[in-house]
Amino acid sequence: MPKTRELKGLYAITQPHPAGFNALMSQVEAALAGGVRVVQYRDKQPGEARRRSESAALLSLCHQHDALLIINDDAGLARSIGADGVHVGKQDGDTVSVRNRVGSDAIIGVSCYNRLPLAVAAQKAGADYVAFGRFFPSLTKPEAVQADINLLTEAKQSLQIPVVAIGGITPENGATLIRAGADMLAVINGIFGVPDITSRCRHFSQLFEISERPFP
Ligand SMILES: Cc1ncc(COP(=O)(O)OP(=O)(O)O)c(N)n1
Ligand SMILES: Cc1ncsc1CCOP(=O)(O)O
Ligand SMILES: [Mg+2]
Repeated sequence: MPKTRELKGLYAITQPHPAGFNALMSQVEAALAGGVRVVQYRDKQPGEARRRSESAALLSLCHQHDALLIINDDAGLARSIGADGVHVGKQDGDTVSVRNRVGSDAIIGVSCYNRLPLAVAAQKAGADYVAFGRFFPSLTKPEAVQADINLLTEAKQSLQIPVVAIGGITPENGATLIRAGADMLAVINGIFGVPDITSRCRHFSQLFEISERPFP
């Protein structure tokens, strides 16, 4: 099955764990047990060899759970470990160059902030999904530009590729984003900042099941 067919559901984005990488692996395992479908390795700290070994370990863990691993920012790292894909923003290179680096099978996700024209261009250039947000105040990236929820509905009407929502998402506000058109919810603090990660992810995952039920 093409990897892009799997781009739906809960998308967990990692952050470095203060207790070290083993603690992060345990957190990701708990998230996968709760139904996470896609994991993104997001680590902006220096250390090429460390980032390579950590992302390779996460790739193996994700595949044990039939989930995908996407690498943030770094197409070279994604390619070198054979990750499922890469996520790029406005500072991480244009989509065509990234495609040339990662090859035709890899997933490319592109940040489009609050701008639909960026998403239309990204789709045309070969992106496999686009991301909008932040939609709510974010503890992880408070400076991120704010997007209006209606943008998700407009995006679903204009695009053929999946649409991801990001920024301050919780189980309480996530359903609104899915109803507006989000195919995936990308979450950092709402997953990795809580004590019971598996329960939290189950709660998030149920939002997608509810939205798929036919209207009674
Ligand atoms: C799924 C997803 N959406 C958006 C982002 C943000 O990407 P970017 O704008 O490049 O910012 P950084 O994450 O690199 O700080 C993302 N990483 N993932
Ligand atoms: C990377 C990024 N880009 C826009 S908001 C954000 C952070 C999302 O993290 P959180 O789910 O903790 O708000
Ligand atoms: Mg980036």
